[in-house]
Amino acid sequence: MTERELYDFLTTAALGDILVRYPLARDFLSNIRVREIPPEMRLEALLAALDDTVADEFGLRKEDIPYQLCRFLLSVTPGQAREASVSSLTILGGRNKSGEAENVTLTLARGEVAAVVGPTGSGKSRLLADIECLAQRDTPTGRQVLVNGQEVPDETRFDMDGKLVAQLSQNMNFVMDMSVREFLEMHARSRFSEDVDKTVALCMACANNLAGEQFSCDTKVTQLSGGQSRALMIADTAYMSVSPLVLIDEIENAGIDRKKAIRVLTKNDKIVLIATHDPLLALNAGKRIVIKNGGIFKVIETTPEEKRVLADIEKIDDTLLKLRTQLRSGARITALDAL
Ligand SMILES: Nc1ncnc2c1ncn2[C@@H]1O[C@H](COP(=O)(O)OP(=O)(O)OP(=O)(O)O)[C@@H](O)[C@H]1O
Repeated sequence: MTERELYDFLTTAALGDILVRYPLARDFLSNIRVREIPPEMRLEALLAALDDTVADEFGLRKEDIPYQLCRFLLSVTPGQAREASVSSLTILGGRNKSGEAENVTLTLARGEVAAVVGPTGSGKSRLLADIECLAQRDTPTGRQVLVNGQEVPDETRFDMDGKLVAQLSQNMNFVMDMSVREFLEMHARSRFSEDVDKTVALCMACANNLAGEQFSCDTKVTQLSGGQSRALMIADTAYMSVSPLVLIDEIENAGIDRKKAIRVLTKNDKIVLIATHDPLLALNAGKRIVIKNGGIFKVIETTPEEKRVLADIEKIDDTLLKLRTQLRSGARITALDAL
């Protein structure tokens, strides 16, 4: 639907029909304190009854509200189209902490996973932050990030809806006191999922598969443990986010199954960057970006030999996992080969 067609629909249809096609219109209206939405009424009549001071409070003119609603609804729908339009991400080097040039041009294609490695404080999170804000030589590193080999216009950089980049950071703080089901349903609806119940069920199954301790749909999001909320956000990103770029800062402390998490996050052909100190995650990636003194020092492709080493690391990791499970359940440890 074009902007004109949507505007015409919003200004002529009954509110009940608008809400069926665009459930997020209710969120927009409740933001300007409209709680009662009679289904037979038209938008114009609803707004006529709105107290003038409310429109003033939000810096809106009443007559502009249908247009603002139209812009809002359009801004939350084009994500799908944008997702399909991203085929590569390019990082053009800036300078390290000493001001020396990075001399690097790194391109990642869809479906690629890159690990960002380096000592503590070297600048791994800074690189992810540069990508998150699609830096245009305007951050402390002077890096530039291109999408499909092109500069990114400001309206894409600062567009909060249908964002290009999804970031999973170390702290997942939920501010709203809603149940896991309500949280997932809200996301599924805002992404115009065709089958909300199915999407919610998929996310739940995925989150519980990743989390150590199972949780139900009725659990309040504020009551989830750190690992459970991380698992929920990973499932949400994997199944609902339209962002084609996923940035993950230190998944290792999350108490979840890291191998499975990477598998679900990469299944949709996204570009994934993971800042990590974990050998298992670093060697799982196809490339690793080595950061030193704030700059990209090297980009290394993972070799078949390293993949063979990875198989040994996975065995060690499995042993550690079993050991952890036994210790958690209060067991005594006698010998490693008994695990
Ligand atoms: N090229 C740069 N120029 C200037 N400052 C930088 C540069 N790179 C990183 N920094 C700064 O250095 C500090 C440490 O960087 P950052 O937090 O990214 O490290 P890190 O590798 O993620 O550390 P950790 O492993 O402890 O999480 C930050 O304040 C960051 O902004």
